[in-house]
Amino acid sequence: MAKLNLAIIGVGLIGGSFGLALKDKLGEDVHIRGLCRHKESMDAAVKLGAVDEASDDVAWVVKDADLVYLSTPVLQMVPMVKQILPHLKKGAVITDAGSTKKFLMDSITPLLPDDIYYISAHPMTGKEKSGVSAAGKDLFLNKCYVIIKETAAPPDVVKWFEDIMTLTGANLTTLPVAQHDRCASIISHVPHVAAAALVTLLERSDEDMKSCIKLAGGGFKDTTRIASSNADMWADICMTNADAITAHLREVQSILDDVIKYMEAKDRQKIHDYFLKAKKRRDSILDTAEELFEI
Ligand SMILES: NC(=O)C1=CN([C@@H]2O[C@H](COP(=O)(O)OP(=O)(O)OC[C@H]3O[C@@H](n4cnc5c(N)ncnc54)[C@H](O)[C@@H]3O)[C@@H](O)[C@H]2O)C=CC1
Ligand SMILES: O=C(O)C(=O)Cc1ccc(O)cc1
Repeated sequence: MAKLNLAIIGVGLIGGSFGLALKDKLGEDVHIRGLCRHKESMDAAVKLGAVDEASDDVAWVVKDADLVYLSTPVLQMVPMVKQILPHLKKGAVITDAGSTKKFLMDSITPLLPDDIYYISAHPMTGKEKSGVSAAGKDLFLNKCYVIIKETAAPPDVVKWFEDIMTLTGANLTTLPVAQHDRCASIISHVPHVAAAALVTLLERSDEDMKSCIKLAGGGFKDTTRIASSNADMWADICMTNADAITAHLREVQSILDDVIKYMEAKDRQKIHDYFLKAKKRRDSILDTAEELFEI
């Protein structure tokens, strides 16, 4: 592979981890410029080795880039594409790590000239911490990285892109954009909304919060870890995949309504079946895909 010029727009957890992973594999064969808004973030990104150089000058960061990696919150991405387009060289590829895909694809595709390619993708890995200080070169290792089927990029460009993404150690997979958003809603977006609801219950109930927290065992910690995630990022995800997320939340609401009814009717068998069915399903998922639960 010829020397790669990479531009990372938003050098936080995901952008920083992508930079670290590529630097680790390619060394001097990759040159990475990062766009950061503040001097402290520029210094941190360079010091941690996530980028070779950092700046707040959009044109300078992207002008030589073969690949532009967008890793800001989702709603910042479309304005960012508008800003970078006039400065990109012919043949440059834009990708994004955003957690929702159809909104981005529908918004970005019509903006592009014929000689700039967009390949939409989503790393299914991360954590509740944000910022470059939480980044690591192994974040993508053995994790799923979805590449969205719909792209106007020619096959040789897609192959070049996939070769680069493979360097992260991720398992590449493809999905149509609409299916991606529905699946991501079930497996990631709704669990984040639900985790926040469990924490909100602590505030809403009349009980003394401190007395409740004293009792917290592993269960509360396990089910609410992701409620510590970045609010900015999750607000954007909910704004850009609202149809799927609201439909699935209504489904959760109806599941919970059923459980409430079983309890009000003192129907122990139905309650038992509810837990048993869920246990069997989760155990069988664990048996077939244990590594998927190691985020
Ligand atoms: N955190 C996670 O677990 C995952 C996040 N994603 C997606 O990746 C993207 C990035 O998420 P994280 O890295 O977790 O967030 P982060 O908060 O760690 O990093 C985002 C970075 O973008 C910068 N930024 C924001 N707006 C900017 C702008 N207008 N110009 C320049 N820089 C800007 C922020 O200062 C920050 O450094 C989001 O779109 C998110 O949906 C995807 C998979 C997992
Ligand atoms: O922290 C966790 O367990 C996550 O679920 C991380 C995550 C957050 C957002 C994504 O789009 C993908 C993965």
